[in-house]
Amino acid sequence: MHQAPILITGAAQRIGLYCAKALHQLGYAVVITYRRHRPLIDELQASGIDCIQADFAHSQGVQSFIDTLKQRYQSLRAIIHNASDWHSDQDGELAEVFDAMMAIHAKAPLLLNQALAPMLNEDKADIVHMTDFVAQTGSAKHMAYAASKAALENLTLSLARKLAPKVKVNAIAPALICFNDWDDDAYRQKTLQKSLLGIEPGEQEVFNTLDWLLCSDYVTGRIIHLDGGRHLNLP
Ligand SMILES: NC(=O)C1=CN([C@@H]2O[C@H](COP(=O)(O)OP(=O)(O)OC[C@H]3O[C@@H](n4cnc5c(N)ncnc54)[C@H](OP(=O)(O)O)[C@@H]3O)[C@@H](O)[C@H]2O)C=CC1
Ligand SMILES: Nc1nc2c(c(=O)[nH]1)N=C([C@H](O)[C@@H](O)CO)CN2
Repeated sequence: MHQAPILITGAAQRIGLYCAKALHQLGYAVVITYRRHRPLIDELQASGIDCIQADFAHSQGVQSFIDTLKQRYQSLRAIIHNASDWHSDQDGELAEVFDAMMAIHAKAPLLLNQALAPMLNEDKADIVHMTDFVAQTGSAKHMAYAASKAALENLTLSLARKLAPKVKVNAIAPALICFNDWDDDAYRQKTLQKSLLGIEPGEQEVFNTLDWLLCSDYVTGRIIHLDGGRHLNLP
């Protein structure tokens, strides 16, 4: 009898990859999606983490992934919506940036949840949305991104109501977790100063919260903020 896997979208790097490996290490069956193939994918597949190529930018790509997943599995333990593109409003025509942000952060999670929720038929079942601190505050330079993460936060509330008591639905809303390689020192210093704790916590911070949510019997419809007290670091 195959163990129902945990699905993590966009988990071929950084936070998603850390969580996929850590959950697999704990003994969970894990399925990840990746958009761009790299040698790591072959290593992950060989280690027992099932890797499925998927681009969620358009509905056809979402449906293609759903069809592939349903051919391979009958049930799921959890769905972690991690896949994300972090575009500023200047990264092209604003209308196109808006459509792209809403597609990956709101429309794809909604369509995936609608299609895959019936597979969440284990005693414990979870959906976790990766949102963002700026969903609550807005962002002058990432308006479309922030709005799309706010939409995902609202979907968390709706799905928690719709899928209870079978499925818990929660969100993790990080501020800085891990910098990107291209972030320069000036950006890093400015960003670190935005929180009270002033650190770059790293991917483990998200995994600890994810593990806690998966083990919980009584948390649903909640947005768990991981932000070093940034909400109190007022001018
Ligand atoms: N890192 C941080 O400090 C913070 C992260 N977050 C959130 O946490 C989550 C993880 O962050 P992080 O690890 O930095 O994420 P990344 O920016 O590293 O992106 C994760 C993955 O998303 C995949 N992806 C992007 N667009 C698509 C698409 N159209 N279809 C399918 N997959 C796609 C990429 O796949 P590929 O590489 O294969 O193209 C990428 O590997 C995200 O939701 C992010 O918004 C929130 C606040 C802070
Ligand atoms: N998909 C992504 N979303 C976000 C990222 C990222 O690297 N990929 N990074 C951030 C920043 O860390 C921000 O929280 C602090 O500058 C936000 N979202």
